[in-house]
Amino acid sequence: MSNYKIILSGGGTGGHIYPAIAIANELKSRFPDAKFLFVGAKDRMEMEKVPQAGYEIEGLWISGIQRKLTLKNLMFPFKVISSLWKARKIIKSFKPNVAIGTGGFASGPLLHVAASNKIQTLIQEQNSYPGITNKLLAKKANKICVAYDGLERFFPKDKIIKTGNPVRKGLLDIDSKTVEAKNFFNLKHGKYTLLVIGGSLGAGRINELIETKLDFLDTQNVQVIWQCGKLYYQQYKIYNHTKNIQVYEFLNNMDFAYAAADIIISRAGASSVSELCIVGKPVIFVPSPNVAEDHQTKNAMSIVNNNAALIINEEDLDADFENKFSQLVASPEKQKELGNNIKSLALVNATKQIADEVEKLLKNK
Ligand SMILES: CC(=O)N[C@H]1[C@@H](OP(=O)(O)OP(=O)(O)OC[C@H]2O[C@@H](n3ccc(=O)[nH]c3=O)[C@H](O)[C@@H]2O)O[C@H](CO)[C@@H](O)[C@@H]1O
Repeated sequence: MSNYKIILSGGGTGGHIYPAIAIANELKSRFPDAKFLFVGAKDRMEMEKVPQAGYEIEGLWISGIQRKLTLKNLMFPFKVISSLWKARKIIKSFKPNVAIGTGGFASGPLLHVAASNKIQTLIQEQNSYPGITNKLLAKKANKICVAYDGLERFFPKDKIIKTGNPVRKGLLDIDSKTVEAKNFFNLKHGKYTLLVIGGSLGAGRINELIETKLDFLDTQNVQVIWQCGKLYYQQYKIYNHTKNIQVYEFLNNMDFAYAAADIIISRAGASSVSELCIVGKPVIFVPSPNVAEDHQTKNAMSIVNNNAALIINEEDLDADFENKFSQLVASPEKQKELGNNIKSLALVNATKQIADEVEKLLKNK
């Protein structure tokens, strides 16, 4: 039998959505007759990105809980009840053989209901410090695929499999795409290209930095692809096409963006870090300090400690950025060293290994 029904849930940010899409794509290539359904949170970016990737999605009325007393928080119990009810309805009518959760609020009710109905479940945790949803789901899940060591502190040890983070297929062979990518972005061949990415939502502090360093970057003779995020686009689009700068709210072709780049400045979300290892180019990480347990700094340090990338913390940007950046641009040797070292840390088979584990669950092994 290969006409399996597979349900996937993960979202809120790209960091939970793209792993789910990568897993679905791999399973689709193995089981072309399988049926797929995604479940996300209404109004979040998965409702747009998942259909763009060619899959159906249903939305639950759910969001996270905040630390302060707000109207949104008071609604939280009602949202949980509503989303559990809808998740039950979806599971009953779709009748999946397996449920896969990649973190984010919607995967909580969906995977909880699936496990309660004795459906095999697999969760995938991208970070070295797990999100609350996966922590809650771990007890009932059949398998937990992780990307870092030490997660037995949070999850049952016998369920953990270290696979790395799933990465979309198109990002695996960017070396062959450089010329096509530079043409795609209308970039000058032979001129240095800086790619700035602020994670799937954009990063306010990185945007401020780039805005104040536009003249400096001009003196460095670089052309810039700057992904500022949907929230910030109205503020920064005035710089589009000034001083060799291109401003984007979101890059839909990350393979071309990575392929065109010579140097990359990035947040250190888990999927970004996994992708940057595969890409193998010199990176300056600016981790977000606003995430649980400062996990982006931990993600970045796992690379920096291997002499495989540079890091500048937000509070040091004003003092250190110009020096570190100009030294890196001036040293092809350093760029090569960082590029080679980061590439050696890549876990390129993650998606395949996770799909192998899903296959075992489907065949009930
Ligand atoms: C602020 C915040 O809460 N960040 C978290 C969020 O980050 P975030 O959602 O930014 O996630 P990641 O950095 O892990 O992944 C971003 C994904 O979006 C893609 N992308 C990004 C920009 C763009 O223009 N186009 C595009 O396609 C990247 O290629 C990548 O696949 O989830 C991660 C994974 O759980 C966490 O590690 C991060 O700490």
